[in-house]
Amino acid sequence: MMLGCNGSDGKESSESIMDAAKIEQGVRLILEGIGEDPDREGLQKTPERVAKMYEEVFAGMTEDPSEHFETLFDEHHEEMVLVRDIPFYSMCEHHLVPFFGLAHVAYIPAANGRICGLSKLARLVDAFAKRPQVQERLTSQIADTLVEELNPQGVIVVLEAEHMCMSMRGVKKPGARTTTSAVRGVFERSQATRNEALSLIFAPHRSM
Ligand SMILES: Nc1nc2c(ncn2[C@@H]2O[C@H](COP(=O)(O)OP(=O)(O)OP(=O)(O)O)[C@@H](O)[C@H]2O)c(=O)[nH]1
Ligand SMILES: [Zn+2]
Repeated sequence: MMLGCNGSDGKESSESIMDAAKIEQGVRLILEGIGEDPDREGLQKTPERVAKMYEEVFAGMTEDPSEHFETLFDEHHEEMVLVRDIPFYSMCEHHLVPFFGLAHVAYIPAANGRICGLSKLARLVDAFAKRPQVQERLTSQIADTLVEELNPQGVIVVLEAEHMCMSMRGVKKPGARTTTSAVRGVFERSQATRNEALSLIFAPHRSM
């Protein structure tokens, strides 16, 4: 059975390439591989549950991120727009365990350009996060898509994340955080503009 692909808000999106039967077979094999009995009562539905979970956590596999930029607004605002502290969950492509944290996305619209809905910046983060990923690629993909879709004067994306593959296994360093950034356009050329964005991104959190 091919899984339908729902966005996180339940909206139907493009046709899925996911094959639930394959995922279920794989999970059954893993359970057998670790010495479990996949037919014992508690595990009988586990392959099916995991297939459904993958449909959700890998929903970005079937999502075209550009679809979030179909509606743009003619607002001549040539100053920085920043949405910070966007929570995200992704999956490390090396170990298939989560990495998660906060994304901060800022851009300066083009002169006489257009702006996007603020929620679309968070939807863009999710579209790329919900795939097997490395944090560096996730960061660049968000920045490059904004450049393509808005042709802005500049984009800066900063991601801070904890990787479960570094926390619960392997080197076992819970709490270690990885910060990645991608800067494009004026944020790359102008240290002052970049510093302005970074000071807003890393300003101490306060209630509004
Ligand atoms: N650059 C980068 N590395 C990542 C990311 N997520 C996980 N890794 C790393 O991927 C590497 C995989 O290294 P390998 O030596 O092939 O695998 P491993 O033996 O499981 O490595 P350890 O995690 O050190 O036990 C590890 O160093 C992980 O920390 C990521 O988003 N970006
Ligand atoms: Zn990993």
